[in-house]
Amino acid sequence: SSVTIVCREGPRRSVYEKQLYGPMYKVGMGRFNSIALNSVELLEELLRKDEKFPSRGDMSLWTEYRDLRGIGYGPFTEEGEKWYKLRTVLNKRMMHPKDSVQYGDVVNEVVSDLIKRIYHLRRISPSGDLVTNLSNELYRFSLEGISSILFETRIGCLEEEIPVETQDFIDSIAQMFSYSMPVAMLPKWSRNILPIYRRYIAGWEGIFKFSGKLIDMKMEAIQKRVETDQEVEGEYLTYLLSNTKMTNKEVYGSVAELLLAGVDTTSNTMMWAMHLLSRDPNAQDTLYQEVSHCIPGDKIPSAQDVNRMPYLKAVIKETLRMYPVVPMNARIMVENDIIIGGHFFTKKTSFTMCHYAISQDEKTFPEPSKFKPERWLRDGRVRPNPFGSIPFGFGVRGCVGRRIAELEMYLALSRIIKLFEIRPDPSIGEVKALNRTVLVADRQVNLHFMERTKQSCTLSC
Ligand code: HEM
Repeated sequence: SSVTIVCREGPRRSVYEKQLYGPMYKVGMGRFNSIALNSVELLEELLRKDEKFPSRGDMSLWTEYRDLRGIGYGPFTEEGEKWYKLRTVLNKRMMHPKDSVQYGDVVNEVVSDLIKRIYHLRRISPSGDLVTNLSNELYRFSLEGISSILFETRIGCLEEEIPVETQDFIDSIAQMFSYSMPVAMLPKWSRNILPIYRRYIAGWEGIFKFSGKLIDMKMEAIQKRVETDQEVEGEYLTYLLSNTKMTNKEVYGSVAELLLAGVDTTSNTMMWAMHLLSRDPNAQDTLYQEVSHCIPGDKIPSAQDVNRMPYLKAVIKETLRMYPVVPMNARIMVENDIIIGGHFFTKKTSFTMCHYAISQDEKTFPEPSKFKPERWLRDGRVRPNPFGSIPFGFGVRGCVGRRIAELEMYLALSRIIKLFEIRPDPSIGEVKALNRTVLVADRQVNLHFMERTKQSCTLSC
């Protein structure tokens, strides 16, 4: 058979695997076995056969803690009919492009703080224009952005001194993620002996303590307004708490998962976009021209303005093609046996989708290692196969935060490019991608932010 057994590692590995084994092969790590699908055709075939309630597979690592504490499941951990009902509620005010418009002002406030912070960091750098460890700064930006939407309150990630409770929360997220891998690998009997499991659980405790407190505060505020017959208005959390039948327990579960999914993904994509732009002055200038043409003077771009900036959108699309921040994803057929690529697979078979390798395929994307945002412009050219790059996943189980993530990235990037010309820091050498569930840089990325002199745009306005 064409099915071969191999082990998996970093993102480029899947490119070599395809050369060695073809587009379909078996991958394995311990008791986790899966069928890797590594061509756009097989990917499309699988996703077109998505079940009514698609599943990515075993989430027991996350559900165990929720069961232990009686916390509800969120969009990541819930399955089947219950998951579907939950998504129906969560999708509202999130999934439609026009939904994201209502978060424009909230996001812009956070972008303003990011820009202040960039000015501050440049000022204190030896050259007067360098921002070091960009990923860390963008992490703070993304956490502040998603928190301000979900909790409807600012948590101070972009302040010079991060508030103690917020810092504990940031540390708890890091702790939960860093201990989740060893916890998944080690046998259950070791949990009482080794400190690893305790630390993993402590991470979750910190996450839910912080988010629970903010949710409770919002609940109290809503209650007060209801008691005094005042209208209850707000953004996402108010909607969940007051316009849906969700219990507080369910809201705790969902908000924490939305938050965890929305931080590293958005921040790393922004980091890769800025890294790519810094190395491509022509693309950066095209973007600058577009932004200055659409956003004259000191005007702050709004969510609606973004629709007049196709190149900005293309920059993010191309970034996510070259660095799909979720480089691999999975599906498990829960209900039925399935035939893929002419092979028969029984139900419960796990499939790994090799997005990174697929979006580097030169048949779909000529010159795949070149940063070419123009491939995505709708100016009459033939558009690539839509399954060639699907960074937000597919179908009903696709990313719920896509519109918010895009809004955050568009609003931040357009303003940054308008103010600064970004240039690489040659001293860091060649930046490579590492697969840590999300694609991260293999080193600290620094960039020079050269303040632009006020000049008129050369585009015919
Ligand atoms: C650049 C940013 C982002 C990228 C590339 C991204 C990508 C993805 C991908 C590939 C999936 C899996 C989809 C599938 O299996 O078909 C996913 C799921 C998910 N994402 Fe995102 N994401 C991003 C930002 C966000 C944000 C900001 C949020 C929160 C508001 C979020 C919340 C979620 C949730 C909750 C799921 C699970 C959905 C479910 O299982 O029903 N993501 N995302």
